[in-house]
Amino acid sequence: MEANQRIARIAAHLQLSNLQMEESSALRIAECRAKGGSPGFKVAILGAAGGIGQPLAMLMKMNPLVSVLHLYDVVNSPGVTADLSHMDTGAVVRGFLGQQQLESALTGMDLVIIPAGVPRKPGMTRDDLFNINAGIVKTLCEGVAKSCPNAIVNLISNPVNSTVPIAAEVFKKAGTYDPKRLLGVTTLDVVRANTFVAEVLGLDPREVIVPVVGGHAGVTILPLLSQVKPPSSFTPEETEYLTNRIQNGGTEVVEAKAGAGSATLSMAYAAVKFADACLRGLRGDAGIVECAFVASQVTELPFFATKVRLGRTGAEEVFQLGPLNEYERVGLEKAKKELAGSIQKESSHFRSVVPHQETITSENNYLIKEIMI
Ligand SMILES: NC(=O)c1ccc[n+]([C@@H]2O[C@H](COP(=O)([O-])OP(=O)(O)OC[C@H]3O[C@@H](n4cnc5c(N)ncnc54)[C@H](O)[C@@H]3O)[C@@H](O)[C@H]2O)c1
Ligand SMILES: O=C(O)C[C@H](O)C(=O)O
Repeated sequence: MEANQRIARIAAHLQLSNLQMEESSALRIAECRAKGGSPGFKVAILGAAGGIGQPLAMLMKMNPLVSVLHLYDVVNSPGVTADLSHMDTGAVVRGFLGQQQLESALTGMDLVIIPAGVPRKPGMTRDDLFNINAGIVKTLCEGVAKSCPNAIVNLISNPVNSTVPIAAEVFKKAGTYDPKRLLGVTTLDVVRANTFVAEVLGLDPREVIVPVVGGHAGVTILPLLSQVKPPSSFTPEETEYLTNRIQNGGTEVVEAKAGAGSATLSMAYAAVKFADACLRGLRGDAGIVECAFVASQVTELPFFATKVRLGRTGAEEVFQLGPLNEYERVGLEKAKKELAGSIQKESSHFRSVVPHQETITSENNYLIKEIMI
């Protein structure tokens, strides 16, 4: 093939304008990389032009485990793509705009990260985002089921406690559901917990690990301070302060941003930390353990966040809670009560938009559990 034809083909692939197509050595290099299949994983970000999406895309472009990075949004993804494509890192970046390009964005992906959806404003709960974000997540997951049914999905869009069950229902309806591959991202809770606990203990946050279990909203966020590493003890006042601050970390940022959205930069950092762990698991690294909101039998609820071991097929092992102290046992009961409501809410919504054949027989209101059986 003639050099100019090759360049035109690659430019079309990368969705560049005529101006950008001019005799560019970068394009030739991009072609070599794409052709040569540089080792690494193919990752798509859905909602890539947003407050989380942009810094997340930048950090994933810097991740050496990523060979191809697809950036999808309903606005501004060509601009973000052009910008990031100038970074001299290994991943080849391609942009996709609007629903007609969703299929191309997703085809062949190993990992799909979803931060698409509206964020909170002061005075709102995450549940207030449900009506808009449920529909967005449903559409995007239908795309995943169709175009990359074996991809690992990292779901960030709120309310995570409900969007993960929605995604599960979409995948079940499509016949592609594998609970190991659907992970609600709760890493920001762990990142905050590590930071706040390190402040109290006077340690470097990089030395501190705090398991955070339950879900991702208010009292469903349950830090297990009795299991902090390195082993540490806390006064009742410290426990109360830390638990409240970790549970309200999102609201702290929403209020500080005063109407301009919620956590984006710390979330992008947390999302990349989690995505990198998923990719290392996919690569076959041993002993990769992170907290995530997943299908679970740890409690009577069908979904719950705990430590999981990430491997070649996703969340290959879901760990038990471990020993809890009295304060944590009380917190767990509150978390479960609240979580059950979020899951039930999802179930009712899903039934209203996607008719199901199963009959609701639940006596205990955990409707989603019935659907999963
Ligand atoms: N899991 C967590 O810990 C966590 C942390 C922070 C924020 N969030 C949530 O992440 C979501 C995004 O937050 P943000 O600050 O980036 O919001 P944002 O408004 O800045 O960005 C959202 C992006 O999604 C895009 N989008 C909307 N509909 C879409 C669709 N159908 N397909 C593809 N893209 C679409 C928008 O165009 C926008 O670019 C919110 O729901 C927020 O609550 C979750
Ligand atoms: O608080 C929010 O609305 C965003 C996110 O869930 C967070 O924890 O920062």
